[in-house]
Amino acid sequence: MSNVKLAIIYYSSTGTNYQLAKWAEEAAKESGAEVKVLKVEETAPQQAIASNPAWKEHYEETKDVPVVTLNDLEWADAYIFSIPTRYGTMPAQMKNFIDTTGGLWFNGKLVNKVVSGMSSAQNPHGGQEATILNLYTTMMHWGAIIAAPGYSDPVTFASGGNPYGTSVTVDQDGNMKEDVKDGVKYQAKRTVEVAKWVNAGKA
Ligand SMILES: Cc1cc2nc3c(=O)[nH]c(=O)nc-3n(C[C@H](O)[C@H](O)[C@H](O)COP(=O)(O)O)c2cc1C
Repeated sequence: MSNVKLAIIYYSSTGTNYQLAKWAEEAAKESGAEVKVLKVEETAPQQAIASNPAWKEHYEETKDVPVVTLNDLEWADAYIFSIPTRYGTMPAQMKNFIDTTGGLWFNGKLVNKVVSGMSSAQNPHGGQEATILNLYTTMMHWGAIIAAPGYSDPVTFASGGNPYGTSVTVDQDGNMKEDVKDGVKYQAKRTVEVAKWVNAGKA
């Protein structure tokens, strides 16, 4: 049977969710998946990006990361999304991409994709859980299969404790306040594992 194909799709202004995506990539590759790390298109005006040095720096550093396309969604068996909170919900950049998936949805192409979400915020209760739940609402409309980490492994307790998906708090300088690398890696491996089961079932 062919390897699980995983698309890790993220949005990040200042690098946190890019780092989460990279850790997920590392773990998924360890699990034998074929992995693409893909960003959603930046839609903010250049003036806004330039007004925040950390945003500008991250924008320049990740210029070569491919922008996700609808073909990537069709290609992958599973998706991991990583997004910062924006007032308790996903950034407009991610929503903008999701709102281009109507054709795939209409043709049943998103059914049974295995999905999982991660998030970050500046406050410990700043909207991480709500952001992931908002994402999962869309995933339910797709008919996707949500592979949340839950408390299926003790690593969740040591990585922020969010059973919906790994999430982290960042300080004013953009540094992560909790060590969530192991939680991210576990979540990615679990997503790949569930996708393997689904692929085997389909076969
Ligand atoms: C428009 C906007 C709204 C935000 N809303 C919240 C919020 O409601 N709660 C919170 O804790 N952080 C909030 N933040 C902080 C971001 O979530 C934080 O900068 C982000 O998680 C860092 O991730 P990144 O480095 O991947 O961009 C907001 C940031 C922006 C720019």
